[in-house]
Amino acid sequence: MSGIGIANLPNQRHKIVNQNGAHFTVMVVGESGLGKTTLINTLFATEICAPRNYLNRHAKQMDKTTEIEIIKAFLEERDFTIKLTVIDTPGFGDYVNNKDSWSPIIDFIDDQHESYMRQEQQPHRREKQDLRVHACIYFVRPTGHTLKPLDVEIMKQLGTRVNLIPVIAKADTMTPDEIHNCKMIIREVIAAQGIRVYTPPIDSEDETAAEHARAMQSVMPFSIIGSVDDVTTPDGRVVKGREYLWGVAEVENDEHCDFKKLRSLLIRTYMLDLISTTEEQHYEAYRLAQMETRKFGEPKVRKLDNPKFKEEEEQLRRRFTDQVKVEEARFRQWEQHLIAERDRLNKDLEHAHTTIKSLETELEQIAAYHRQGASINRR
Ligand SMILES: Nc1nc2c(ncn2[C@@H]2O[C@H](COP(=O)(O)OP(=O)(O)OP(=O)(O)O)[C@@H](O)[C@H]2O)c(=O)[nH]1
Repeated sequence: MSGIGIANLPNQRHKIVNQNGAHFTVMVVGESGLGKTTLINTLFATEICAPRNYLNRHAKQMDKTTEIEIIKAFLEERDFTIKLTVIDTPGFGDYVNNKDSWSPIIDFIDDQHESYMRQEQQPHRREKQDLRVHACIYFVRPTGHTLKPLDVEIMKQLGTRVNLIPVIAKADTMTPDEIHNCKMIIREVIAAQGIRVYTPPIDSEDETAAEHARAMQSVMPFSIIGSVDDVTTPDGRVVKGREYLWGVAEVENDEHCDFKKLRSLLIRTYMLDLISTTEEQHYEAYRLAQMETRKFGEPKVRKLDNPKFKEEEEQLRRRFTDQVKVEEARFRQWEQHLIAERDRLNKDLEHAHTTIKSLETELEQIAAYHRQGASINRR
């Protein structure tokens, strides 16, 4: 039999993806100022075709990203075209309540699964809008220290929902040894905390592919340098990179960072795997979880109806009532104190009044006495 069978699965997937005009969606997440937008621009500048009729821009503005932004482009690779969507998310880490700054990102991912599931339940489902995130690049600050609790928390949440790909941002700010140590530390934390990250599958049938997958796994988390600037190296090559007094940090140089490997993983070697694992694992997990908690076609539990939020709301209400009671008691005490003070002052006033009165009487008596004395003298 030709054309059917497990061995042809990758080719078949390739065909299905091609015929359906595949969508591939990448999301960038991480603390503010780590170079998420720059990485998107670098990917666009080094590989991705300029958008055709798409509404969106080629190069993103470098201002601080304050809301989730969706950038679209076409990616042409040999005989197939991919509609690429990149989702830039606001950096978090500079808010008082950091939880609020990243929950919209999680909600966005869930909402895309939800929207796709709802469309699948419709009678007409040929033209589905699909923004399910196939790869989520998570930026880690290049400190060389262990991951922050906030990173761990977010990565845990992301790892159960999407193919999570951690990267070390701004690799040009570290020496090769520091990068190596940083990778070891991150790998240890990921393992110890049970964070689910994407790992390229090892193909047992194809040794070259397996070797490639192992090589990819061994460099993860990828170290990244982002830049859209053309700079000249000391040996006269013009490259995308960042210029320093000591030389040039090159984006596409494997000795300097893993940008090329990341790009290859995303838009060459493992794109189909990222798409199919999203469909088969993450979307399926979402669908199953939702099917277990509600009837077919029933809308998603709104946040406010969600028992967890109800409980939070109830707690908040109780805290508010307690606070009001405390304030009221404080006010009553203060009122009592004021009344006592007023009474005391009134008494003082009365006392002063009586003293004045008696002094006045005394004065009048003295005056009368003097007048009497004067009239006797005149006589
Ligand atoms: N040294 C170095 N600087 C970088 C790199 N990538 C970006 N930057 C610089 O870091 C600053 C912030 O970059 P952005 O791309 O705006 O960062 P962001 O993560 O999108 O920031 P938010 O939108 O606030 O979340 C800019 O000045 C960039 O030029 C890098 O690889 N190395």
